[in-house]
Amino acid sequence: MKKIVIATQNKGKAKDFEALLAPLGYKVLTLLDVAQDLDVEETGVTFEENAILKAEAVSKVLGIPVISDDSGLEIDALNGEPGVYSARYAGAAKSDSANIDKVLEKMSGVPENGRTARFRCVLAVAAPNEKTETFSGSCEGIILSTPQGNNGFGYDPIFYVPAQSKAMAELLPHEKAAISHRGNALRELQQRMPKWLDEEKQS
Ligand SMILES: O=P(O)(O)OP(=O)(O)OP(=O)(O)OC[C@H]1O[C@@H](n2cnc3c(O)ncnc32)[C@H](O)[C@@H]1O
Ligand SMILES: [Mg+2]
Repeated sequence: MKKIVIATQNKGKAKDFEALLAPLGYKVLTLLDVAQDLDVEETGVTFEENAILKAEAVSKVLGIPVISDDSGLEIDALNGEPGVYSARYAGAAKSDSANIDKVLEKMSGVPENGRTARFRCVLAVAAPNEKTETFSGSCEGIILSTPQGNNGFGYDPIFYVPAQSKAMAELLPHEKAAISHRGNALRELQQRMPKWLDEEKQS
């Protein structure tokens, strides 16, 4: 089976990538499998910058091609917050439930028609001696006022997807993969697969 390293420490993202890549014949490995202590500081102010930072740093250390994912939630009523700070919105501990509580508190009193939001994902693909490429995807939704569902991770329980009439956390992994920002970015990558990555999977 072909192996691909995703430069992430996030178990929720790892599950999303498994749902997306297992059907294509890839075994997904993450930093949790190959380099537990490799933590890249996210000093960028855009998803693109952070995705490139993570992919290039990890590819350099491991000496192999990797895909990184920088993603987050943009809420219109909060001027795009939490955005690139989504993971650490309620503090460095990166607690999903504390992040959700902070969003719900800031959104209290905002009527349904003002609760529009989107998830964004930028994937960066880096390899030794190759030009790094990025691919992006988004997914539109509405911020719920109470969490719903137990699947997924992060803000999934408060992100209602009108197209599915369900919260993201109520979707099965393959259902999320079909409509998510991460799925859309990966489909963009498949459309414009860098030649060197396509060749890599033969080995
Ligand atoms: O940097 P890595 O190690 O990949 O893991 P991370 O969790 O820090 O990842 P990011 O820096 O890209 O921050 C993304 C945050 O945005 C949120 N997020 C991204 N994709 C999501 C999804 O599919 N569902 C719910 N929340 C998501 C969630 O809070 C993530 O922690
Ligand atoms: Mg991060």
